[in-house]
Amino acid sequence: MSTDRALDTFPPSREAALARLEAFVPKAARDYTTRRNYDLGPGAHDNVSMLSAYLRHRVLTEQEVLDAVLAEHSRSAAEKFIQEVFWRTYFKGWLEMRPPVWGGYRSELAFAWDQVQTQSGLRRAWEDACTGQTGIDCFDAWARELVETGYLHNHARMWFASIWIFTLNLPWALGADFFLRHLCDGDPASNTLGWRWVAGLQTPSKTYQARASNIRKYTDERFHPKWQLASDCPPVRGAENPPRMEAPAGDSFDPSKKTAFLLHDDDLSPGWLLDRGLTPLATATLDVTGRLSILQPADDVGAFKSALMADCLARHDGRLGQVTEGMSEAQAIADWAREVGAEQIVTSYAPVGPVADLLHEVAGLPVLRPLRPYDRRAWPHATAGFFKFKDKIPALLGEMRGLRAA
Ligand SMILES: Cc1cc2nc3c(=O)[nH]c(=O)nc-3n(C[C@H](O)[C@H](O)[C@H](O)COP(=O)(O)OP(=O)(O)OC[C@H]3O[C@@H](n4cnc5c(N)ncnc54)[C@H](O)[C@@H]3O)c2cc1C
Repeated sequence: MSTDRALDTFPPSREAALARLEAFVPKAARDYTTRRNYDLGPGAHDNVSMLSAYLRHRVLTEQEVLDAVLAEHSRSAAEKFIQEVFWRTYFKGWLEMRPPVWGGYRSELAFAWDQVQTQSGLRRAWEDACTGQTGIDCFDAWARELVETGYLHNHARMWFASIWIFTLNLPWALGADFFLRHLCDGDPASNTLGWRWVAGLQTPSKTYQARASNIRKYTDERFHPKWQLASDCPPVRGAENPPRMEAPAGDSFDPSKKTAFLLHDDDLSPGWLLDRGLTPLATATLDVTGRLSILQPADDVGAFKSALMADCLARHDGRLGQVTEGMSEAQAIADWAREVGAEQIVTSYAPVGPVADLLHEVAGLPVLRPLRPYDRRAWPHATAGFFKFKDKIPALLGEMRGLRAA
């Protein structure tokens, strides 16, 4: 596996992200609406934006992407693309209000991993799926594309997950883990909930069936797995969705207090805090790659995240105080913050996932997590399904413009 291919797919810098956004904006309306569902294969994904790896790490923010698109197109012309961007926001908000679903996935994964280690048939089937040796051509090609490039088209993710669960009869959590270990955009909310949706856990009793004719059409006839796919896709059994909690409001911070700042890969655009008067005595960067999975994530994923972090530090050089890199333990973070003489730790709010898990373990000093206004406004609307959330998009876009004008 070559590290270069994923870094070629997603050059790890904000400059590259902005260039990709600029190149995509003219295609965000009619072209995207008519062509977005086609998976044309590795190196040919120019019918979609391929911005997810940057959005996921907030090298670009949703607001920046929406602003750029709306500067060139009307809301109705770019409606499909705008909705897709809001799917990310919706999934984050949904999980934020139901954090036990993340813990449930982790437990499910630990259980499935235990089974892989003790059942040789399952282990072989899991290895064949991860290495693209199942004999189902499309599936095998997607497994290889994912490992080699760190990316899969949305439709391929849906087909892949469906075949993994219903044709290969593999535990869904192992599939979600395979994605998280290899995707450059691997995201606790979009990935966990995407897999749960295919499995019939997210929208109870509604599963996603991969059909040979649909794959043939939307891969431009590159694949046609006739008679190879399960025709029966009964929902996977699992716990009911937990009751909904309040959406977080985020913390405020006192910029006059001595502050240690934590920079993490859920938000690599810290300018919004620096512009609010945050002047850190010192900054530590977090490295939670090891917490993504029970197994070792792909080298590409680690390399991509480190390079984005280095790019972020370079962009904010001179504004972060003395920088310590790569902290991954709560005790070390608390010790470091005390040593630099901080009265408080400030960090951009980390949504449910490995960074938030680590931050919850930090004790001894207050850890303040300001939440971006975009998230604070949107997340509370993720109360039910996306279709209800979607109705709020015009109002959210209006508020976004208001925020900009303020
Ligand atoms: C099983 C499964 C697992 C997934 N895992 C992830 C993941 O780990 N990380 C991740 O970022 N996305 C995930 N997705 C969502 C989606 O597939 C990717 O965001 C999208 O394919 C990224 O490619 P793009 O940037 O070219 O998308 P585009 O089609 O150009 O869409 C524009 C943006 O909208 C957002 N978006 C589009 N579709 C979705 C969606 N279904 N859910 C949430 N946001 C969306 C992304 O931010 C994307 O960059 C998953 C979907 C499925 C079905």
